[in-house]
Amino acid sequence: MSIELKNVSKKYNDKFAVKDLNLKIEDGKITVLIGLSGCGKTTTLKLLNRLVERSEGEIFFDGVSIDDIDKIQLRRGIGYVIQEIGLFPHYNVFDNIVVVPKLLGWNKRKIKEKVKELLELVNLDYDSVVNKYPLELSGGQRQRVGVARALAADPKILLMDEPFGAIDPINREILQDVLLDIQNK
Ligand SMILES: Nc1ncnc2c1ncn2[C@@H]1O[C@H](COP(=O)(O)OP(=O)(O)OP(=O)(O)O)[C@@H](O)[C@H]1O
Repeated sequence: MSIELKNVSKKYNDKFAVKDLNLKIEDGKITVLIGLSGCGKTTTLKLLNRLVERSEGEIFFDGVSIDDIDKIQLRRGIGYVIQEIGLFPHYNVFDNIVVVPKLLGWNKRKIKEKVKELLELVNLDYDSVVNKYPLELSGGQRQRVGVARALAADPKILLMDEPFGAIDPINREILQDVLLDIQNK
């Protein structure tokens, strides 16, 4: 799915967090936003899943204006992975991953197959982790579960906000390779 931002701005209390951003992201591409702390990277991602509403400009998904897409449908079609937080602490791994598929009314067999497929994709052993709670996992394992959850409903778009920032360099590199693998698949 392609994404286009045209002259997009976001102001908080009259101060620009994002100013006049023009960006075209083609279908199937990995695009990376790089910039100094506070330059508006997180805000830009949140503008795309409408956790934040823009002040000016236009955003299109496959040429369709974001205003013409139902907010809930939009969010369900976009995976979102953030640093550290994000998993529900009182849900085990299985229940964390299946939140959206359950909302979408998938049947139990399809859901279980999906969880198996996703955990395999992020190199986690189903039987060892599926009943564990986030606190019982290592940081790297938690981030993998976060990626698996973001991919659970087969989203066309995956937004990642420094998802591996808090992970040691060795695991970070492994996870980056996992992601490229996922992208290829
Ligand atoms: N909810 C908010 N209310 C007011 N100002 C905000 C809010 N969220 C972000 N800002 C401001 O908007 C600007 C951009 O913030 P943003 O989080 O998008 O930056 P970033 O590039 O992701 O930074 P970092 O790399 O440090 O995560 C900053 O000046 C920040 O203080």
